[in-house]
Amino acid sequence: MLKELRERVLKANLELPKYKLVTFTWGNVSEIDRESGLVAIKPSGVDYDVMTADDIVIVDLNGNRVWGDKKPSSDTPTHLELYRQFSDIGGVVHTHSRHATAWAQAGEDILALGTTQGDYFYGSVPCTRRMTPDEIAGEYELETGKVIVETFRKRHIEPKTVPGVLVHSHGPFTWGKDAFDAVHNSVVLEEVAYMNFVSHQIRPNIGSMQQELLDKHYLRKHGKNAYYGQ
Ligand SMILES: O=C(CO)[C@@H](O)[C@H](O)COP(=O)(O)O
Repeated sequence: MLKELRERVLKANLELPKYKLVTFTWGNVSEIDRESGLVAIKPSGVDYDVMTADDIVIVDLNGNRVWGDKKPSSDTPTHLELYRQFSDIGGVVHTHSRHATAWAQAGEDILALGTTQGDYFYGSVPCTRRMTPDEIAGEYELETGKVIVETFRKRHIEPKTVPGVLVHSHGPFTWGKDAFDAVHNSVVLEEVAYMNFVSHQIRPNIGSMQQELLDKHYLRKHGKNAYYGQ
């Protein structure tokens, strides 16, 4: 079932270790087939170097496994909540990339300090609030998805113009028009997380970049209504 989608999602997952965004079996990539509402996602706990397209699991938007014999990623409920609430996205990635995870652990947004970030994120990459004890004790991964959506809605941030988030005390999630676009955004997020860290060492009270420059770079690449660099 959905063999081509499983092969794409396998290839996208293998880019996580390739770009050093994960260690061991950390992280996960998924992509949705909007026509069928089915999602192909990385299997839980499987080494990337032995993973095959037949290991990729197909689930529906309620989390029911409809194809595959492996357990879907433990972060599946987070991916599915994002697909349910952000109807334009086609792919989701979660990593533990070093510097983005450090910002998530610190509970700080990654401010837009320069054009590298401005080309991909139309402003700061937000960090969610801490989860409540009840949320942690409940279905943590589903609650994680809900807190991400809450963060974007409360702060009036458009998911299509800021395709990523830092989950407090956990790590980054990114998304895009498909799995590969979402991986691309994860690579950029890790790069700008590192650049931001160094910029703050050079100048601790550094402020965000000029709005005019952010507008110039983001809108030049994406346009006012463009979507993921069309
Ligand atoms: O967020 C985490 C762990 O904190 C995940 O990234 C796991 O490290 C990967 O889990 P599976 O996808 O293998 O279930």
